[in-house]
Amino acid sequence: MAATTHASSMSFLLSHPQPRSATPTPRLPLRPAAHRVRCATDAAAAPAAAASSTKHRRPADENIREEAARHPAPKQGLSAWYEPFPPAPNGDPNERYSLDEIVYRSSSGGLLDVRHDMEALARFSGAYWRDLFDSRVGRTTWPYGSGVWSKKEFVLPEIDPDHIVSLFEGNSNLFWAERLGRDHLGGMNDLWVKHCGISHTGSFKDLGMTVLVSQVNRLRRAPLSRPIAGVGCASTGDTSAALSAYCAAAGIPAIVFLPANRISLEQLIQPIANGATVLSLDTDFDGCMRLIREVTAELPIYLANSLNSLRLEGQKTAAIEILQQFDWEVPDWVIVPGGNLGNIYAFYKGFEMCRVLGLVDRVPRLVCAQAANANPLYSYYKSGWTEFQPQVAKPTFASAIQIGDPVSVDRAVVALKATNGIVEEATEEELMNAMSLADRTGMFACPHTGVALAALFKLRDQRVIGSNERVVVVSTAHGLKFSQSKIDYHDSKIEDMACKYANPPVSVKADFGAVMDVLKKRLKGKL
Ligand SMILES: Cc1ncc(COP(=O)(O)O)c(C=O)c1O
Ligand SMILES: N[C@@H](CCOP(=O)(O)O)C(=O)O
Repeated sequence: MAATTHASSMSFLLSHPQPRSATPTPRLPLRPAAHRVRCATDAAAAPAAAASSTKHRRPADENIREEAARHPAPKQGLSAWYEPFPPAPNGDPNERYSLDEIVYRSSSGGLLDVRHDMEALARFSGAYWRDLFDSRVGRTTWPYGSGVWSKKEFVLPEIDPDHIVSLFEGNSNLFWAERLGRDHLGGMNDLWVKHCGISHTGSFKDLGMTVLVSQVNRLRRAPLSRPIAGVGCASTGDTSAALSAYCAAAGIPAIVFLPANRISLEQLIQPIANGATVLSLDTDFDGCMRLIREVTAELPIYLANSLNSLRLEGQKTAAIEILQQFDWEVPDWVIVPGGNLGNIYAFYKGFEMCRVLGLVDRVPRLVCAQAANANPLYSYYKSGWTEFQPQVAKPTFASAIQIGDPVSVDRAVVALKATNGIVEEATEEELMNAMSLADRTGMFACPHTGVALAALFKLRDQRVIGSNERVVVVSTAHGLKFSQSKIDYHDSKIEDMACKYANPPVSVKADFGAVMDVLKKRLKGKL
């Protein structure tokens, strides 16, 4: 198809944003057809173009980064910076920091948040952003093949694509939990599980880490050339896995502080395999967190925990992706397991940004689900948000959320208050049963997803959530990272737990008669 024919097509609009205002703006010159943002309508409308697509392939000796560099996106005047969170009532209203500064706390010691120039973003309509993001799904164009970077304008609008460190994360499955909803949750027909853990390192942390490590990469490279010796985090096992993988991909040293004997074997081997410096410390996660903060204040090691608000910019794209997967319809509820509490805020931020910019017209109600053994937010919520008490979190099968002093508690409160949200908790038995029941319906959930599912069971029992409401449960990690907990459960080895859905293997003699006996017993009434 000739380039001129495209001038009035959707792909032209997508490549060269049309401001919302009625004022005519000068048109930017068209790029060659193969290099414009391609969208589904191109392929459907132009089989001839599809047939000749090999003509547009990049030269054989060029990689996708180099191809992207040859065709820079048009400048849109978008920008982002750090601001205190929440804005301090008596603080400097002009306090803000460039994203190129190394700063994790405001001048008053509070949290920071990445703020976007919303006015600049709002020059484009909600429909424009929806179409642009939709046009990038399922492609390999650098860096938009990533579910995070396909929303680059909402994430780090100014970063050079060549500085991005991406493993094409995101674009995770939104799974229709048909049987679980219908058979076990009172006929729910619109229950979904967002499988954020079916990803590169097996948890949602990839979404934030691509952003953080990309920014570090930018800082380390010319012209900024900042002397960052490495990137460090405290972790319950998932942040460390993501940090190690992204740093390894970029050739940046990673340093991880892990609470000894409190993470799964699979999580422990991840940073080891990726070549990170792994410190196994005789303390809990909160102790590791205190230490990494002291160390990063002393050494040129960049802090990768979600205290660093850059991480949340990537994590918020999971919310945008959910809206996109529902063709921009808003679910009624989203249930998120909470530990250090950055993710619940990231979800809110993603939804709210889409509402403010007109991609959708409302936000869902959020539920933060905690393990009863590590429930500082739940206790705070139950106190009517009057008294926050950090605690020493007790061991839980949901080991990645064994956190007693969450750094993002204030962010979580903002997210929950703004969405008429709820905090629920789940005992060890409740979370393990919920996880195991979900597995019986075709999933292979992790215990943290079990916490979120247990919260859903409770809210359905209380009739807070109705059977026809559209609910998304966020699955935060891959179940394979937590197989020991499943082994213990199915072995009925857990003290004081009935392990209702245990399904141990049957040891049987390799003999036809013996095998038949077992099967007849098992399939009684069904043969
Ligand atoms: C698997 C898993 N689920 C949930 C969470 C909770 O996320 P957040 O710390 O952002 O609340 C974490 C980490 O804390 C995690 O690793
Ligand atoms: N579950 C996390 C705990 C740290 O959370 P972060 O989001 O602040 O990095 C982990 O896997 O380490």
